[in-house]
Amino acid sequence: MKVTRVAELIDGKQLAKQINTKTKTEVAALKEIGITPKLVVVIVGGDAASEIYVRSKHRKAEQIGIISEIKALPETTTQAELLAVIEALNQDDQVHGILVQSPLPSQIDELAITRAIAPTKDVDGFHPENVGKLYTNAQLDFPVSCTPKGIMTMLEAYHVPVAGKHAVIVGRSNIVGRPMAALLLNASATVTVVHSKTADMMAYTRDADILVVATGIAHLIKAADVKPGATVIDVGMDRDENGKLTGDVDFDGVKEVAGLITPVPGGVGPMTIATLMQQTVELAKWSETRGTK
Ligand SMILES: Nc1nc(=O)c2c([nH]1)NC[C@@H]1CN(c3ccc(C(=O)N[C@@H](CCC(=O)O)C(=O)O)cc3)C=[N+]21
Repeated sequence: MKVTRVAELIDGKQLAKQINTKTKTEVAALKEIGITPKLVVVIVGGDAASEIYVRSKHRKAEQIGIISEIKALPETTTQAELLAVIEALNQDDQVHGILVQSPLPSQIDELAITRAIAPTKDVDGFHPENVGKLYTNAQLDFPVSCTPKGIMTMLEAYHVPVAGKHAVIVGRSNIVGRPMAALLLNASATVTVVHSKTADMMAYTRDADILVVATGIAHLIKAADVKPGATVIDVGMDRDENGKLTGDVDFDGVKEVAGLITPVPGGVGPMTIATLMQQTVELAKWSETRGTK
């Protein structure tokens, strides 16, 4: 007899909605004491996907009561010009969070831009100072990359045990894989990071209690690559052959094996945005307690 198992869905959209409601309440309370959180998103050039993301961040911020400003710069912007824009935002006491949307045009050095953003306004958590705090498990207030931070919120909300569990991360990017590894290690998981040069990658994924996939390769992970009952988190934002949004995980196959699974869309994506909003508010609060608004 074939035993059928269907994973429980981790509903990122629903959880994001709950978090956004809470954030909205916090914004209202901050406004009472004269602080209005403000986020500035800088976008360079006209990448179509980026424009969609930036607009959805803007809409969400406005719903929550965060002041959101989009600075759209031309494709031909030089590195010096972008650095000057960032410096002005660093100096602006009204601005709490700065996000420079990636990808950037090729004449601009992304790392130089990341380093130029004041660490206290680095709402993406990409500045090396903030990455260093994350990797040393500093017990301080500092921003963390929103996608992995949102994933930790999901694991907690769904009561997924982390301490002592084997967490396997597929992908080693600065925005997802590496900060995800640090967060899971800080939460006492046993962490394995696999990537494009890993020999026999699926030998590791098959052993994962928690599997986080962030490769940009549509449907890389199949049912046979997943341990029965595992928690599977899909960070992919890929397009299938029909141009439809899909993930790095073969959802229809893997849901028969996993214990918990995130869908795409409606999983990690909305949580990234909810975390971005949450973190903008945190930056506003922290700036107040430092007295360096
Ligand atoms: N400096 C910077 N910070 C970022 O955080 C950043 C960035 N650059 N560049 C691009 C990526 C991508 N990203 C997404 C956020 C939310 C969804 C999202 O909400 N997705 C919806 C669906 C959206 C759709 O239907 O197209 C979902 O998964 O349900 C997707 C992608 C943030 N990024």
